[in-house]
Amino acid sequence: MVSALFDPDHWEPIDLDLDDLTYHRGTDVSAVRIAFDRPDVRNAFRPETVDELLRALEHAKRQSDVGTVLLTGNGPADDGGWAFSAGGDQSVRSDAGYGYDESANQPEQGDDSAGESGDGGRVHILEVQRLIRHMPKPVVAVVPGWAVGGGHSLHVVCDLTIASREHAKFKQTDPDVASFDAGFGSAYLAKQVGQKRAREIFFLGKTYDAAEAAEMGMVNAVVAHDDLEERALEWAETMAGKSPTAMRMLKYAFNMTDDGMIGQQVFAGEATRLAYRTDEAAEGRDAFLEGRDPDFSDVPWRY
Ligand SMILES: CC(C)(COP(=O)(O)OP(=O)(O)OC[C@H]1O[C@@H](n2cnc3c(N)ncnc32)[C@H](O)[C@@H]1OP(=O)(O)O)[C@@H](O)C(=O)NCCC(=O)NCCSC(=O)c1cc(O)c2ccccc2c1O
Repeated sequence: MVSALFDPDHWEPIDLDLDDLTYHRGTDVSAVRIAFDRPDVRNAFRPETVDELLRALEHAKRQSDVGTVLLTGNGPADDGGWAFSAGGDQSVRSDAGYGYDESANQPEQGDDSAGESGDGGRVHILEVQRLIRHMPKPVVAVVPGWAVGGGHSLHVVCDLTIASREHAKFKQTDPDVASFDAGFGSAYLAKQVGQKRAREIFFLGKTYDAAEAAEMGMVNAVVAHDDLEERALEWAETMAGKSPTAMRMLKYAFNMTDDGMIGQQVFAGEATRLAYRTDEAAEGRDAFLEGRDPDFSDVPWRY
């Protein structure tokens, strides 16, 4: 069984040789489902998990017929507990970051698909955050249980969050374990819930249920646990029916005001792609290839 909430009728597996995640593609909806699969440690992520997440997200990004990414956590654990993710696996944390299992095969240097050893410690969950942020399609955090520490930050960086009424719990333990996501996990959180609330979440480390998280503005919908994935799939279907170009431009437009020059660059790249579709762009390219001056005389100066 993949997860108690997983409906095999809606999904087929994608084989990326994953151990810490499961990865599926919708059979009737143009979505993928990426799920943490370490329920017995509340879906905490180790470097191998993060490498796999980077591979799965990059794969999802490149599927031009996939409109939505659902990110979730499989469960329940043997003790009945549910989790989206409890963040970085503290059992492999060293003074250099999070370490690979040295008894297992190490990824080879320069092997982008597998990651790099990072000299004994990595914090590359931040690369996952950036990939989600720049993913040219919506990413939905589907939260069936704990979203804690770096797991909390992941839900913050997703475009939408849908949460289990009964089991979702949100908590920031970073300062308890002497860690700090001083990037997206705190800054975007403050944009979502306001400065006072964001400081409360980090400084007091309280636990919030799904209804409280929704009231604060960091959760979009609270759903009965058993209906969680079905509702997430409905959202994916709704979004799949919309214009891919409009959705991509809107996501990057929402990002842009907070993302500085990088936000401008990402948005501008998509504007360039749109401009490449015009006769004007074709004339510029063709004139160069034919060794002549371009003739833009027919192109109107639009207003
Ligand atoms: C998540 C909990 C609140 C759940 O509590 P609960 O009582 O339901 O369950 P248990 O505590 O009994 O846990 C069951 C089982 O799971 C193990 N486990 C849970 N979380 C982790 C974890 N993060 N790492 C390793 N193992 C974990 C736990 O030990 C139990 O195992 P047993 O063998 O004893 O059965 C509660 O578990 C909890 O508070 N967990 C810790 C949450 C936490 O502090 N996470 C790390 C925050 S820091 C972080 O995530 C982080 C990562 C990065 O890579 C960063 C990079 C750059 C900047 C910042 C980063 C960052 O902050």
